Order: sequence, then C-alpha cells, then structure tokens
Amino acid sequence: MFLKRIELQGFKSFANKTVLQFDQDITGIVGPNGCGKSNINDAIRWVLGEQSVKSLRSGGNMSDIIFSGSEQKKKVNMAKVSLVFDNSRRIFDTPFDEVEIARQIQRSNNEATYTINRTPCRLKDIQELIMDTGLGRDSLSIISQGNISAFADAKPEERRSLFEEAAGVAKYKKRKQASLSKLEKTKENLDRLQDIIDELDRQLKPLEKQAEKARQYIAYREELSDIEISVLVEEIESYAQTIAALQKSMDDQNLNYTNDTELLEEKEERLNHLKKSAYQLDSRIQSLQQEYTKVMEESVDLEKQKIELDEKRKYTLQTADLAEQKKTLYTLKEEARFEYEDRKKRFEELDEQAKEKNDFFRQISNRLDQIVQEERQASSLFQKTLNRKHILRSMMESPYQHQGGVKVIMEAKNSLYGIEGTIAQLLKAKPEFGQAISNALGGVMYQIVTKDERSARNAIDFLKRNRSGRATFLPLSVCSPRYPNERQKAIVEQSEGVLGWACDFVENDSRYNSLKSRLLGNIVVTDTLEHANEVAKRIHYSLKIVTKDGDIVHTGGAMSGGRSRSNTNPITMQEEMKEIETRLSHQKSNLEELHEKQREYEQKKKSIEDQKVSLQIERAKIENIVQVKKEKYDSICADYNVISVDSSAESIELDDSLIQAIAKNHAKKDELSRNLTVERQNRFGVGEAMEKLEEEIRSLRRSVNVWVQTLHKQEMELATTKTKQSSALERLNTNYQMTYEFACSKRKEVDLPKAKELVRELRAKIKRLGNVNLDAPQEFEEIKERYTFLTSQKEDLLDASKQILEAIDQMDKTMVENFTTMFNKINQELDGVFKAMFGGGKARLSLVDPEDVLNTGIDIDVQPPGKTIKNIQSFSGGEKALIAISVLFSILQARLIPLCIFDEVEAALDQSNVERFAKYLAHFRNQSQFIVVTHRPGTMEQCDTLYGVTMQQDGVSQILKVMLKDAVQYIDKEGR
Ligand SMILES: Nc1ncnc2c1ncn2[C@@H]1O[C@H](COP(=O)(O)OP(=O)(O)OP(=O)(O)O)[C@@H](O)[C@H]1O
Repeated sequence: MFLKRIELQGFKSFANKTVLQFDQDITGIVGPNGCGKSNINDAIRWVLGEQSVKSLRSGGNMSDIIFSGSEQKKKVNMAKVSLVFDNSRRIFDTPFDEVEIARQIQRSNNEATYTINRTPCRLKDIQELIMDTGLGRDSLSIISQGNISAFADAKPEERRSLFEEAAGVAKYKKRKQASLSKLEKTKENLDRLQDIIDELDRQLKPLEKQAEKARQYIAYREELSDIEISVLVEEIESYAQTIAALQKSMDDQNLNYTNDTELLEEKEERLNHLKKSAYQLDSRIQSLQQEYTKVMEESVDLEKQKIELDEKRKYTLQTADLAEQKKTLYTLKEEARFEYEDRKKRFEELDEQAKEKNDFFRQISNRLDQIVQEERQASSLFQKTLNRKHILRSMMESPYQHQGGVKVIMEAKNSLYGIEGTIAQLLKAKPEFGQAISNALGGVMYQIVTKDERSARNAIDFLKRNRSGRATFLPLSVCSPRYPNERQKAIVEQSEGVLGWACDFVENDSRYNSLKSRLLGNIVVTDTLEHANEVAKRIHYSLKIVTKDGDIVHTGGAMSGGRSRSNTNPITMQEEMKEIETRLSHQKSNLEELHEKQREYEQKKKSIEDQKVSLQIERAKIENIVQVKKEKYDSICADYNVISVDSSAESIELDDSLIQAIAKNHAKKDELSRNLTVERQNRFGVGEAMEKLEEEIRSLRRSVNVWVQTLHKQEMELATTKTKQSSALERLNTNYQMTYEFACSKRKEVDLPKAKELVRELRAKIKRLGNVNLDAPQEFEEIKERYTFLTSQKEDLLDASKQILEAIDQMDKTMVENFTTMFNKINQELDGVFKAMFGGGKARLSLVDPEDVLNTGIDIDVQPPGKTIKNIQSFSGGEKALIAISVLFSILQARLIPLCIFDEVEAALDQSNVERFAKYLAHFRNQSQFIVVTHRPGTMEQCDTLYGVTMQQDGVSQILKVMLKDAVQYIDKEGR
C-alpha cells in the first residue's frame, strides 16, 4: 500500500491517539453523519500542506482544528497527524523506502511544524515532495462531494488545473514561475545596473581627463623634485661658499677697517700733535732767529769796534817805537791767547756735550728697542685673542655643529610645528653663572623644547625621514615644576656658602618658568666645593649641588669637577665672548700706549741724532777755529819775542772787555746757530712728517671709505645670500620635507643653468595645468574597475536572462508536450469511461484555445445516451457527479495516481449508478489505493476493508476496523 498508516491525535474530533492502518487497495470509511469520517480526509489534506482554514472546514484560525473539547472531554492543546507512505516504488523522489510526513500545531502559538521522516522541514519541502505525484492540491486524488459538483460547474479555465496536475506540469509551471520571477528580478537588477553603469560612464570621461592631468602633474612634480632637489643643493652649497667667502672677506675688511680707522685716528692725533710741535718749533725758531739777529747786530758792532781798534794798533805797530810796538804786540798776544783758550774751552765743552748726546742716544735707542719688543708681544697677544673671538663667533653662529639632530631641527625650525628652541637658548645664565648652569644642566642643554608631544613626534618623524641623526625633545605640555621640600629648603638656605638655587641664576621668558623649575628647581649653587660638600652632608645627599665654577656634588654624593681644555658650550659662549671683548679692549689700549711710546721715543731718538750731528758740525768748526787761534797766538808771540826792548809791557793793564764780548758774542752766535739748525731740522722733520702723515691720512681716509663701501656692499650681499640660502633650505623642508644633509644624498649631477631653466619650464607647465585633483587617478581606477566589473556583471545577467528565457522556452515546450499528451490520453480514455458510466453516449474534452495550450480552458462535450443537451450546466446533480467521476476515472486510466481519497463522491448517484461507480472503481484495484468515505452499500461492497467511525456522547471519534462480511452485518444492524 502506498499510504500505510494515518495517526491522528487531537485533530478535530479525534481527541485521542487514533491509528488507521491500510493493508488493502480499497478502504471504506463508514459511519453515521457527523462521526468524524471527513475529518480523516481533512487530516490527510492538512498534513499534505492545506493552508485554507475554510477548505478544512474549521473556524477562523488554524488552531481551531485542535480538538476543542466536549461536555465530557476537556479540550487538548496540540494536534498532530502523521502519514506513513511506502516509497519502495519511489513515488516520492527520495531514497527512503518509507516516508513519514507529519504536521503538528500548538494551540498556544497557532504555529504549525512539519517533519519528513521526523526531521523538521518547511512546508515548501512537503509541497515539493508531493508535487506531480498525483497527491497535489488540485488533483482529483483527494476529492469530496463538493469538488465533484464544482468540477462540472467550473469554468473551462478553472478545470485546467486538474489536467495540469494530471499531466505533471505543475513542477514545470512552478519552475517557470520561479524562472519568471528570477527573470523579473534579473531585469530589475539589469535596470539598476544599467543606471549605475550609465552614471559611472558619465563620471568616467571627466575623471579620465582629471586623472591624466593629475598623472601629468605628478610626472612634472617628480621630474621637478628630481632636478630641483639637486638645484637647491647646488644653490645652498654655492650660497654657503659665497657666505663663507663673504664672511671671511668681511672679517678681513672689518679688521682692515678697524685697523685703518684706528690708524687714522692715531695719525690724525699725531698730525695734531705734530702741528702743535711745528707751531712750537716755529715760535722757537722765530725767537731764536730774533735773538740771533740781535746777536749778529751786536757782533757787527763789536767787529766794527774791533776793526777800529785793530786799525789803531796796526798804525801804532807801523809808526810807534819798539817799546810802544811791544806793548801793542803784548796786548794783541794776550787777546790772541784769550781767544785761543776761549775757543779751546768751547771745543772741549762741545766734545763733552757730543759724548753726553751719544750716551743719551744709546739709552733712548735701547729703550726704543725694548718698547718695540713689548709692542710685538702685545700685538701677538691681541691677535691671538682676536682669533679666539672669531672662532667663538663662528661657534655662536652654529652652536649645534656636533649635535647633528639638534642642528637639523633648529635649521628646519620655521617649517616644523611647535619647536620652541633648545634649553640653552631658552634658559640664559646670568653673568658669571654660565659655568655653574651649563654644568648643572649637562647634556640636557641640547634638548629641544616643543609645544606638545605631537610636535615632538612630528620632529622625530622628520629626523627619521631624513635620516638626520637623533635629538631629545622635551614637550612643554609634560613639564611639571620641581621644588625642594620645606626641610631641604630650610637647611640649604641657612648653610654657609650657599649662593642660591640654580633657577635664581637664569633669565627666561615667563612661558618657560615651569621648564626652568623642572630642570633647575632643586639644584643648589654654592661658592666652593667645600661648602657644597658640607651642604650635601646636611641634606643627606638628597639634592644636586653645583659650585659657581661648575663642580658638582650629585645626589647620593658622587662628585664631578675639573676643567677641560675647551669647555665652550652654548650657555658659556656668551659669557666667554663678553670676557674676550673686555680682554681685547685692555689689550688694545695697552697696544696703543706702546705705539704712542714708540713714536715718542722714535722722535726723541731722531731729535737727539740731529742734535748730535749739529754738535759734531759745530765741534768740527770750532776745532778749526781753535787751530787758527793757536796759530795766530803763536805768530803774535813770535813777533812779540823778537822785540827785545824792555817796555814793561807785561805790567800793562789789559782791557779785554771787547775781546770777551766778542768771544761771548761768538759763543752765543754759535749756540744760537746750532740751536737754530737743530730746531730747523726738527721743524723740517716735523714738516716732512706732517706731509707724510697728511698723505697717509688722505690715503687712509680713502681706504676707510673703500672699506666702508665694500663692507656695506658685502653686508647687503651677505644678507641677500643668507635670505636666498634660507629660502632654498625652507623650500627643501617645505616642498620635499628634506634636510640639506639628506637632500645631499639624493643629489644628482646637474648642469646648473640648464637645470634652472628646466625647473622654470616645469613650474610653468605645472602652473598651466591649473587646479589638479590628485585623487583623480585613484578615483578613475576605482570607478573604471567598478565600471568593468558592473559591465561584466551586466553581461552575466544578460547571459543569465537568456538562459532563463531558454529554460522557460524549454519548459513551455515540455509543458505543452506533456499537457497535450496527457490531455489526448485522457480524452481517449474519457469516451470509454463515459460510456461505461452512463451506459452509452459519448463525451469529449476540447481545448478552448488550441493555439494557447499553456493557458487554454478545457471544455467537456458530453452526450449521455438518448440525450441531446450538451450544456453541462443543464445536467442533474447526479449526472454532473457522474461526468466528473468519468473524467476522474479517465485520468486514473491515463496515468498512475497512487492514492485517491473519495469523500462521498457518489452521494448524489442513484443505486444503479453507485454500483456502476463502485464496479468501475474496482477496476483500479492493484493499480491505485483508494480510501473511500461513503454511506453507500454499493460502494462498501467493493471495499476490501472498512473502517467504522463512531462518536459517543463524549464527542470523540473512534475507529472500528471491520472486514467486509462484518460490515454487511453492521449495515444490516443499522438497517441501511
Ligand atoms: N475541533 C473540533 N473539536 C471537536 N470536534 C470537532 C471539531 N471539528 C469538528 N468536530 C466534530 O466533527 C464532526 C464532524 O465530522 P465529520 O464532518 O467528519 O462527520 P461525517 O462523519 O463526515 O458526517 P457526514 O456523514 O454527515 O458527512 C462534528 O461532530 C464536529 O463537532
């Protein structure tokens, strides 16, 4: 048997678990009205998926099919029905030999659950399982009295489903439906896709242009950066060379300018001095000249007197007697002697003076040599200090030469965000505390203070990117101040030798107060290391102590100190520079003093030399005169001695006033003349010196002028070059995020003028490109990719819809074929069945629209024996039922239907027709299984087994299995 068993529990009137076993082909279900027979039919349909509450003859809800209770029996809350099929013939498309389909419903949630072979499943699974098996909703396999009459009364289109079910096209129809909705969806998808594709297509064209532009821009930029980096490096280098050369030249010029200016001042001073000397010399010469003129006048007068006297004596010698001659000669002799001795004495005096001058000259020369020596030493010391100043100045200009990272960050400061400066720049030591503060800070002075952590991160990134070394950053945002505790404070401030706290000796912007106090707030400054040790001991080595000299007693007691050869650092530089400036100023004034002395002694030396020469000349002159005077005296002595007369000449009272006056006059004249010569020589020397000086001053003024102009020009050039250099550096930083050092590693050999021209051209090209959307290439690629993807999707969808259409076409063909075949087959059978049922006549099925096999309605043309009416509506109820039964049997003939459930289908037939029906039904024994609900004995007769359904007072249906012979008795008992 196909349907082996039905189990009902809680379903409608079957409150208790009830099992109906089917062992025979035709099973009759009999019983009085209202006992629950049709409920079995309902139960089968319910399990097979019936959803219509109405067709199940129930209330408004599906849960109304659950046994609702009776006067004697309480309602139940669950209904369950299961059907057990024998599937050894594989009527269901499943590999199991037995298939149990069950449905269950709870009153509480009104929800049904399904199982196939006790595995939960969906309603759809059950529908698919029974599809085209002949058990479907629209088949005639489960048929009631109502269906039978409805078939005859139905419109041709409504009848069609029965034939479709018989032809097994339902699955194709369903598949077609699914395909059509799939096609619809595909079409919708296609439309949506097409809209998107159109939109993308609209975007693609302008985006492609933009992308091309962006690519061009990027290519230009890459080319530009390639060249410009090299150009910038070249330029920066050339600027650096120019700057170095300019600075060197300016240093030289400055030195020249300073030297020349100082020289000029000095020379001008000297010129003034010389002018004064010249004036004094002129006055002195004038007064000497006047005196000399006077002495000369006196000399003329005296000479005149002397000539007159000598004339007289000459006359006496010629005319007087010997005694008188002798007297005269005696007078002459004494005068000659006087003159001789007088000149001799003067000669000796001059000699003495010449010697003295020589000694003095030597002394002055020695002193001058000494001064020259001192000047040389002072000058070399000055030069050394000056050199140190230059070194220091270049160190100040580049204080982080040895801290690569710090140097790079400070150079790129302007193009980086939030760089405040180094600790050394922000915390300035007060005078004399540079050493203490710099040692207290140590390496920390090179840390770079940033606004916040983000700026520090940014700067570290910059160093990494450029591989430019390391640096330590101190974000201001994390700087909390540090203070000594009250106890430390009290002890420190009362200790001997304490100068204060390190932060007292620092000047800074108030913004950096917390920075200062964090780094120096609890460092003590003392005057000496001894005091530092004492304080450290008193505070139990809990604070760092630094001496003014920079020695340190660390927390814990470790000590460091000493002095390195050069302890120049950014903090002490300033102080050292000041100290050097002071030293330079002292050394300079010392040098000037020495120069002054040197000049003074040179002048002295020259003057003494002149005097010496003059003395020598005079000495030589006098030496001759002494000789002449001696000869004259000797000659007069000889003349005197020749005269032998005694004239008592020796007793003559000599009047030598004239001769003395003449001698004095001579001496005076000589002295004046000598002095005049010396002074004139001096004056000449001064004049010469003045002229030379004036010439030198003029030339110096010209040089100073040239230095000033050159310096000015060079200053301008330096400023311009520096600006150009920093703008090139800034361009490197801003445009390429590169430091100069990093850029050097990227540099290529370029021909600078050509490269510059190329840079200009590329810039112009970039400018001509106008606004550029740099995201365009990526956007274009993305959209293009999407466009291609969607286009291929569209192709796929088109293919898919083509395939669906083909499948539908194929399904249509199959359906037409199957339907036509089945229709023809049923039609063929119908006439025979009809004849058998009606005992003659004829019947034929026809398609309303044979052209549209898939949708056409179906007409039945019947002509019972002896009747002429053809309109089916005009037949009686029994006839209509018989027609419907004929069609049903025709279908059963045409195809296998494994199970048919007839619920009082023959109710409207008369006895003879019931018998005919029942006999005909018996034909299908061994072919199909029948479950027949009936009240008609004729039908019952043909049943192999009968189930009697009874309902007692409690409103619960019960089953009683009876064999046919018992049934006959049963019928007899009932009297029907
Ligand atoms: N939910 C339900 N709970 C309890 N009883 C129910 C329920 N639904 C229907 N019934 C009962 O089932 C009976 C109707 O059964 P059914 O229609 O199968 O009778 P029948 O034997 O086919 O009658 P007839 O021979 O007149 O066609 C009624 O007595 C009805 O009260």
